[in-house]
Amino acid sequence: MEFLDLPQLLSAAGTVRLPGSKSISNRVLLLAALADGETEVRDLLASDDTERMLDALQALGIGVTHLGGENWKIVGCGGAFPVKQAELFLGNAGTAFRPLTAALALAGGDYVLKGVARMHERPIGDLVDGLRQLGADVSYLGNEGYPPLHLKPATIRPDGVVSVRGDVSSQFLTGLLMALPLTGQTVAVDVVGELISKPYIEITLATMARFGVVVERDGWQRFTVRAGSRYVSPGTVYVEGDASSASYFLALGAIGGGPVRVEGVGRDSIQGDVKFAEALAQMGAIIETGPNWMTACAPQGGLIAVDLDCNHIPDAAMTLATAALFAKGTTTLRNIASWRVKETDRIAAMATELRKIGAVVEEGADFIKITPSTARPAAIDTYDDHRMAMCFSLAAFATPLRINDPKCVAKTFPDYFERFATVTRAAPVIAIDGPSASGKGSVAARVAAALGFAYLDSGALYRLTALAAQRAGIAWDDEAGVAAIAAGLDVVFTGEDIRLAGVLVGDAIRTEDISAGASKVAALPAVREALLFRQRVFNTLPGLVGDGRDMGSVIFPRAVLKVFLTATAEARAERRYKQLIEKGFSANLPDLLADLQQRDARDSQRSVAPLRQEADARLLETTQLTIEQAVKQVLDWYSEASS
Ligand SMILES: Nc1ncnc2c1ncn2[C@@H]1O[C@H](COP(=O)(O)OP(=O)(O)O)[C@@H](O)[C@H]1O
Ligand SMILES: Nc1ccn([C@@H]2O[C@H](COP(=O)(O)OP(=O)(O)O)[C@@H](O)[C@H]2O)c(=O)n1
Repeated sequence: MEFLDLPQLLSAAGTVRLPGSKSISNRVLLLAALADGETEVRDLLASDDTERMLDALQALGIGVTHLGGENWKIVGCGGAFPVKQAELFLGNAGTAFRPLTAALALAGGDYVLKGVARMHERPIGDLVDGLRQLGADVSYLGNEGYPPLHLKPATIRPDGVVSVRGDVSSQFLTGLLMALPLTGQTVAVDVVGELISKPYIEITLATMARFGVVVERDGWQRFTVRAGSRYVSPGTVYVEGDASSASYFLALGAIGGGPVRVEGVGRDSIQGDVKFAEALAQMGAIIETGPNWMTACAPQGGLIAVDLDCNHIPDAAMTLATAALFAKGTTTLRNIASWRVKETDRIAAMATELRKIGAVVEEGADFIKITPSTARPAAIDTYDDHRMAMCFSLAAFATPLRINDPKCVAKTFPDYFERFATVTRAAPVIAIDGPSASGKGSVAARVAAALGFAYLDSGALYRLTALAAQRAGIAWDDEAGVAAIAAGLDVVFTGEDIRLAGVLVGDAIRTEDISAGASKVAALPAVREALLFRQRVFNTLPGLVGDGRDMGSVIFPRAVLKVFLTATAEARAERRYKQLIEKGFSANLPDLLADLQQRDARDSQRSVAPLRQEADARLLETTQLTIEQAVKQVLDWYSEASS
């Protein structure tokens, strides 16, 4: 599985131009397709969900032209799709599946609508019931109440009143409303039960109005579309930035100092999720808004917990769940039952993953309560849910972490993590790589002490792996066996002490035998992979100095400073000799030199993470330098690099 390792974050500031709103994009595409005339759609979101919609429209015979960038031309069909028979695959795109179901059920053709397995677990019965009341012929191809669906031509009953449940997903009402002009009749929709996610209905009504259909409404209870309503292209439509996507960046500003500014949505937005900014303000964040921008800064003294009804911001509220990790007290998010029928059961997923990083979480049918506690690194599963991945990026302010399957963000925000990187600053790393006995450990430990940073002796992990394998009777060339040992290393570093399974092993891992073993197991790709995350979790505040062979190239490629520390083989052998004698070990200089040259060769020639000076690493040749001089040089370079 692919993953992305995030270091602990230090701060956030900057500006992000948001991608187009998913909700608006797919509504605009469908209405442009149903309208009379051509529509130029600008700033359309480029994502999986919109691709599914564009593909479906093309399959239905709609003229779809990419004009370059985020701009598209849609040639409307005036309410009659040219293709009367089709099988459509809509992935996990709820914003494509529901409205297309409604429109196609009333379109007089023969259509099959399918999605991914999760889509077939997301209820659609209430929408189908509503369509059947109009006379539509809709049948379930799998489980009753769920996709896939078969839609057949049917006679639509005139002048009806349709009842639809409003308390499961507002997308059913949205789908019905957008399709009603296709009946040519006056139809009223009565909402049964308390309508959830009302702001999404506002988006629907505003988008329909943009295409010339005004829905009469009686509060949130009854909506009427009059006979003769027809969609007409408004010419050019600009899609607003995505307000749900804005939530991550505003939260970054609120947690990481700020100011973080988002552009593309603001005070004048038609999206309900802009109200997320108010929720964040209740947590203490300093929010400013303009017509199409917003900024967030962290309050002095930090965020405070809130107890909030989130019905009006169901998607953006997920962002509050991870922001709660940084708020004093217990945050309660209520009235979020719809989370359970989204891309995944988001209440359960959120609770499970928050607990992994140490939070105390209580979940109920329609609420979640989060109390922060000491954070610990973990690998976060994302459940093929873009919002899980984006929400948990915030948790990196508490701890380094791994996001599994980060590309699931493509559903709504394909370059989320690139943008995230441009507005966040991570805990700094100084990477010191070089051959054996060049002085990496001595220099790295002193630099770390001078800066108050943590120190990672990555070689010790390979030495510990070699020792643990030897003790377990596993040969050093048994890749799978040694990798399993590496993955399960029970090691605790406390100051200078290193304990393996509770036993002090500081000296045991420094013997020449284990040195040779370390360099052998280090050549095995599966072993390096198993030790990757274990090293990256050292990337915490206030900073880290790591020494080894691949600190700058593989483990911490974004290190603020990369140093390649070396000395002649003779000087290094002599240093090692003195070191061993001082420790009371016996040693022989020619043997040491030969050993060291052999190890240099093995480390440099291996296929994975070979020992070499990377293009972006500074060379520090120490044959003629004292340790103090080498330390001073690294500190000077660091202050230069970080200023
Ligand atoms: N610039 C230097 N001049 C002289 N001796 C050094 C220098 N750097 C390190 N040493 C000594 O060399 C030995 C090996 O250094 P160490 O830090 O363990 O190297 P590495 O981590 O690269 O294997 C230690 O005894 C250390 O005190
Ligand atoms: N980042 C690292 C660190 C060590 N190693 C391997 O682990 C062995 C022991 O590392 P070390 O840093 O303790 O070795 P010395 O430089 O102290 O001799 C090296 O010979 C390398 O083969 C590695 O491959 N990658």
